[in-house]
Amino acid sequence: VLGKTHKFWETQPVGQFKDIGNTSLAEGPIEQPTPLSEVKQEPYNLPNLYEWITCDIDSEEMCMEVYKLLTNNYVEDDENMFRFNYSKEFLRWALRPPGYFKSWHIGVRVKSSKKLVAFITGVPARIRVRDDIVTMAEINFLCVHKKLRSKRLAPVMIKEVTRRVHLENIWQAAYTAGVVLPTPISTCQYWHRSLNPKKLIDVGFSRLGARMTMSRTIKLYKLPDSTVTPGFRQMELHDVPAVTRLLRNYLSQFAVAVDLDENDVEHWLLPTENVVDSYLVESPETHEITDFCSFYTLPSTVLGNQNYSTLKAAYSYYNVSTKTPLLQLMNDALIVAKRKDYDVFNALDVMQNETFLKELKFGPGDGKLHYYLYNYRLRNPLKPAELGLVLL
Ligand SMILES: CCCCCCCCCCCCCC(=O)CSCCNC(=O)CCNC(=O)[C@H](O)C(C)(C)COP(=O)(O)OP(=O)(O)OC[C@H]1O[C@@H](n2cnc3c(N)ncnc32)[C@H](O)[C@@H]1OP(=O)(O)O
Ligand SMILES: CN(C)Cc1n[nH]c2ccc(-c3ccc(F)cc3OCCn3ccnc3)cc12
Repeated sequence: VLGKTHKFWETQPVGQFKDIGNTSLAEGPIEQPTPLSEVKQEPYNLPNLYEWITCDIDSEEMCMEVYKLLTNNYVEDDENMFRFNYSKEFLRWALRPPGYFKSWHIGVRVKSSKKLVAFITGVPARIRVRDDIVTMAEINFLCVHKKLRSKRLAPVMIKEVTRRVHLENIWQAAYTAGVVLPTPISTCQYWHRSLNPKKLIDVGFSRLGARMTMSRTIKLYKLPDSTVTPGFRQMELHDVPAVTRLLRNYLSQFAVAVDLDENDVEHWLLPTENVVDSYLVESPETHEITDFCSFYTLPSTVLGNQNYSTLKAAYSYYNVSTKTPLLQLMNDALIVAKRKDYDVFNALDVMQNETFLKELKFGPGDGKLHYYLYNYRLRNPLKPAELGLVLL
């Protein structure tokens, strides 16, 4: 893969494979900002049949078009058995954080039919890289319709979102992908904890273990009906200041982490039905908030199964333990997810997650998730445990 040429990415201010190991290159921004008057004012050229459209995600009609494009053309697993099925309410949550720019929700449609055929988004985020707090764009939902693949549309989408981000005087970005590009700042492993093993085996997500019966497998993954930690409850609006303090302190230990203020915590972590769930431990004695855990809801469409059409998956988001052992806190998260009828609970080996994965019966997934920074060089890749950033 290192021998591969990257005709587009070799033109971009990102770590290049040829520079791996070259410790004489300084850490930090690769290119300096350009004066806003020198940023290209007009959109990049598209092939003749297509036009840019700024997607107003507040519009039910436009949100539905984006939802349908992603439902039919977004990320599939390596065996093409599942495809992410982000819900409309999830997309509105993901794309409208504090300070968001509508102009960073970019679509491409066919001039004649007005059909949406491609999409890419950015949202602003403050990301700390070691001691440097940088306002970046988090880039996500890059999607080209299956019928328009391998036509070099993606580089145009990426250049256009870069141009629009530059117009807001932002010069760095963060993104993740299942594919290897120049050059990952970290490569993470994802893990799955079965909650409904019978369905997971039926859809082909998991296989019955050797010398295992179905009833033995169901018993292996069984969870109690109720959580065990005293004071474990759903987060509420009045908890935002305490949760913000808890999270900021916890995330300060990681080399790269999101820098969340109270507005960000209210948006990203206050429970939203079918989108994000968050729980905390309030000490029954002192009423102090000592621990926090959260997961987001991202179903996958099951491709080609007679009995099931969708897999209900929870994805570990941000978790903090200061009093309750992380193992016990995450087991309570599993118990809640099971009670809410999730089929599987997924987690990356970022932050301190690898301390609980095996013990809570997570199994390793079949792929990796690579983390990237745009226009910011790190001298060496980070271990997943040095990352305090989860992208949706
Ligand atoms: C300062 C602000 C900066 C903001 C911008 C920051 C950067 C943001 C970067 C974006 C972050 C997105 C994060 C995100 O959304 C999360 S990763 C999920 C990406 N989406 C999917 O996988 C959905 C299904 N696949 C598709 O829709 C297409 O296959 C896509 C559109 C992926 C590529 O369409 P295609 O028809 O298959 O391919 P061509 O058009 O012919 O283009 C080929 C070129 O595209 C490069 N490519 C392929 N996949 C990529 C990927 N996932 N990231 C970046 N680059 C990717 C590839 O290496 C090649 O370049 P090279 O020749 O140099 O190797
Ligand atoms: C992060 N965000 C940018 C979406 C995204 N893009 N590319 C990806 C590649 C892997 C994962 C991922 C992350 C965590 C996890 F537990 C399982 C995952 O994928 C399983 C394989 N799969 C793909 C579709 N349906 C199932 C996410 C993504």
